[in-house]
Amino acid sequence: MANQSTLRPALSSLLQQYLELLRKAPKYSRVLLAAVLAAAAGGYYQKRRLARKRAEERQGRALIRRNSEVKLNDGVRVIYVPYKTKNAKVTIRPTKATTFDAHRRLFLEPPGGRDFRRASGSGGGEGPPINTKPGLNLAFLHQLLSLLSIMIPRLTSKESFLLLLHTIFLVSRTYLSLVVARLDGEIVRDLVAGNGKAFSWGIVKWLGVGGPAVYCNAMIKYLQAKISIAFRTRLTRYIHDLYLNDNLGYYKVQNLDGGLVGGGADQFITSDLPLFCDNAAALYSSLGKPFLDLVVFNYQLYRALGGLSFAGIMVNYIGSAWMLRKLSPPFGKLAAAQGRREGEFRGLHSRIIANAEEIAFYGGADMEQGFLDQGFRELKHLMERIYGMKIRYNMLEDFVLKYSWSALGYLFSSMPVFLPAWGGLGGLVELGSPTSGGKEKDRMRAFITNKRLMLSLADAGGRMMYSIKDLSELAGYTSRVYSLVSTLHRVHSHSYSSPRPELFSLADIQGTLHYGFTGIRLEGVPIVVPSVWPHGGEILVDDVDILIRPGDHLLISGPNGAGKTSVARLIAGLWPVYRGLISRPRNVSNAGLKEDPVTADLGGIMFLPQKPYLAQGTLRDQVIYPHTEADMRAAGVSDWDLIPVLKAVRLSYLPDREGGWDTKKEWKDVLSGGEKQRISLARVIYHSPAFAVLDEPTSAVSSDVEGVLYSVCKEKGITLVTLSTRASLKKYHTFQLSLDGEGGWAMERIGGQQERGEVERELEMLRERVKDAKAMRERLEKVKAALAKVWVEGGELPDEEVFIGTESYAESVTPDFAYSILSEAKAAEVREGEASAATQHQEETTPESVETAPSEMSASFADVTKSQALAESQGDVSAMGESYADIAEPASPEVKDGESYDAAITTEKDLGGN
Ligand SMILES: Nc1ncnc2c1ncn2[C@@H]1O[C@H](COP(=O)(O)OP(=O)(O)OP(=O)(O)O)[C@@H](O)[C@H]1O
Repeated sequence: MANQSTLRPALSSLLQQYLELLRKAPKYSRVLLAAVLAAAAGGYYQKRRLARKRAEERQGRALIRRNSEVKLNDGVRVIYVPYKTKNAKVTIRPTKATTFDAHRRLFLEPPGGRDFRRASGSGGGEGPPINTKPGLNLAFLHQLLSLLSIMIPRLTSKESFLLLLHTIFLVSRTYLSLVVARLDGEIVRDLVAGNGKAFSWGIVKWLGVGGPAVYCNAMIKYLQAKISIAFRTRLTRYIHDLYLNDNLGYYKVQNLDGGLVGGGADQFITSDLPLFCDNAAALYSSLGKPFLDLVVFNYQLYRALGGLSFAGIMVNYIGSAWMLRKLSPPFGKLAAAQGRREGEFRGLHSRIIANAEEIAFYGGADMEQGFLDQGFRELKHLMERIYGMKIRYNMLEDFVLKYSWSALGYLFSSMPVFLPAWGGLGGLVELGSPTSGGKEKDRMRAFITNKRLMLSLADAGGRMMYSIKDLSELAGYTSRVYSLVSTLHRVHSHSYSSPRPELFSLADIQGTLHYGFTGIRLEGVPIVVPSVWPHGGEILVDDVDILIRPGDHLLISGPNGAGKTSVARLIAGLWPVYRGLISRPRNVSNAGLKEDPVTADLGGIMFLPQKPYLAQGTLRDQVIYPHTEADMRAAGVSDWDLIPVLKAVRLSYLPDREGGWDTKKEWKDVLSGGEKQRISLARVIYHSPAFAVLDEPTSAVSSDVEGVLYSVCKEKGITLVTLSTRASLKKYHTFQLSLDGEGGWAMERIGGQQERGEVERELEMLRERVKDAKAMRERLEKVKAALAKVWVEGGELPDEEVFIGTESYAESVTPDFAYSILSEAKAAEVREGEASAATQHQEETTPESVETAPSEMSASFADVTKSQALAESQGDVSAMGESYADIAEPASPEVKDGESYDAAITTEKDLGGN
């Protein structure tokens, strides 16, 4: 402290002396000093650079991390990006939950929103933002300020610094414009006066001003672009944090909220957002600079031309602004409408890209082209309308701003000459000039200076007027971006309220999704297909009760559209739980990986959607999705460990075929349907979650691989929930939830009391039906013999006794009757064979065997249905999906006895011929 107190006065007196010296020093020596200092700083920097380069050459270039990412506990990501000879460290901080909370009010409670909701009957509290027409109004101001609070979060943020720098350059340019205007006047005066020396010095000064002016202009443009990028970065990160988080905003915004009109979120984020940022950044310079110019130049003109001219200029300004504002088309509304149409047109193209193969198979190019043409036609009409309106407006604007303003400018500049008493400083000069020659020179100088000021003023005023249009367009983009952010906020905070909500609407959610259960449980949960807010959803299945404990493998079956996937959507939290209770585990990861943050995040449940999804990235990324390579390494897994995973799904050839784990391709086009499905299953094996919900996981996989996959998953300790229409998958599960497609459901243990009872009932029925099989077989023999005689030309008539029971002998000997007898006899024979097989199976199937080896038990169940087994071997999915009732149906004669069936067909044909 003592040192400081003695040092401080000494230092400050030294500084004082130095500044005094500097003040006294002539101008040129100050410039020289500045140049010397700049040269010294430059030289030092250059020396350091060369030294570093030489050291690098000596030691060899240091190892550079090409692309690495570190995830910190609080969600902060640190990325090292190679930059020149170093690694630049980029830190990306997620938006804090408290920031979202603080902003929610701005985006969900706009001014007037409460009144609007009251009027529309949607109640108070938080709700959807009002649908204000985009334009220059209070709502625009609120929207812009709300977005600015995201774009410039603090006074000390980088964006504030950029804006400050930008302001300094804008002020410098205005100052330089003033200098240029004066210099212009002086040069012309010296030229008219024939003063060569002063004229030459004027030219030198002119060139001297040119350097800084050029630098200023370039910096203004550069900083404007930097500000736009900085705004975009802030907004994009903020939106991404709201869009892609555990609340599943990306799913709900499209499927439940429906608040984004005109294009999906992609259009808003990739197209409207940059336009908004560009316009917002440009607005600062297009409004700020002319405003500053107006103030400074007006003051100068007021001094030079007097109060009358100044008043005239003001009236001119206000009048022009009023007229242009009145006659200006609604550019804001038009910009928003154009953004919407662009979004819809882009959406049509995205659909074609996403479904190119399917469209190609159907040859649907014409149909798609029709949609595209219509989409483009609508966009074109709107653009033509906008440009049509712009032509008229531009003509008016040009005439007012260029011609009428310059005419008035001449008038005002002439004031000191014709009305010197009203002409300000110029008038005084006019009145005081002694000689007529001097008077003309001064007039010339003053006129040139004033003209330049007027031109600059007109330019500034023009830019202000043009910025009315820019401002209107900005209002359009602002409303689009604001509606995106407010929709995301609404989804994020689930802000749906209404005094009289529709049944099963988003404001009528009374169920609970509970985390922290050792299993999956649904209690009294109706399966409701939600509608987009504010409409109510439709009930699909009545209150369902399910309990899945670890190790209880569940098959959810039912016809298409019965609601199988909907059950998964409810468990995954994609759809709201309108009533009842859903419990699921929290952070349960399986023994497969030491630490798996992904399955832990998912609450220990991994969902495999029906349509395999292949991510962008390397082959490795496909297997470990949604892990990144860094996650995989952090979990202690190497590429070698992935080989057994691929082997389990019979894809071990892939790394060699595709050129290694790091190969990047458009995998959705490269892999076959079955390969895609097996990659999905590889993900389950890799992550080994405690529970896996698989939606039609093996529909494109051969049945041998299917069995292996299920046993590998079970070995890994994964409890499986399969959603499928295929009854053949029953053998891998312990429970079955059957949805009947009409709102009903039944839960049963596979091989349990109920199912055994059903099989016994069916066997009894079969026994009844095959009782008379022996008699029928004898009758068949007789009929065969009798018919053999009939078909021989000139042969005997069959014995009458063969056709006992028919109305008349003659009538009975018809092809139809003969064939029916034949078929019935064959069917009886078939049924007899089936009944004996079923009996044999029932003897094998005991409750113990079911409990100890469910898969074997179910396999033998599958044998019961011989027709079913045959259908399976032929890949007949629909036959496989049939229920046990099928075993009561007679198998096709072709199956049981191909020869006799052929014979029967031949007979029928022949009889028909006769
Ligand atoms: N987002 C949605 N909006 C409206 N209806 C939907 C939505 N998603 C599903 N549905 C409807 O809900 C019903 C059940 O769909 P779900 O996908 O659960 O059927 P599924 O039993 O899995 O059928 P599949 O066997 O064909 O896969 C279907 O009628 C479907 O049209």
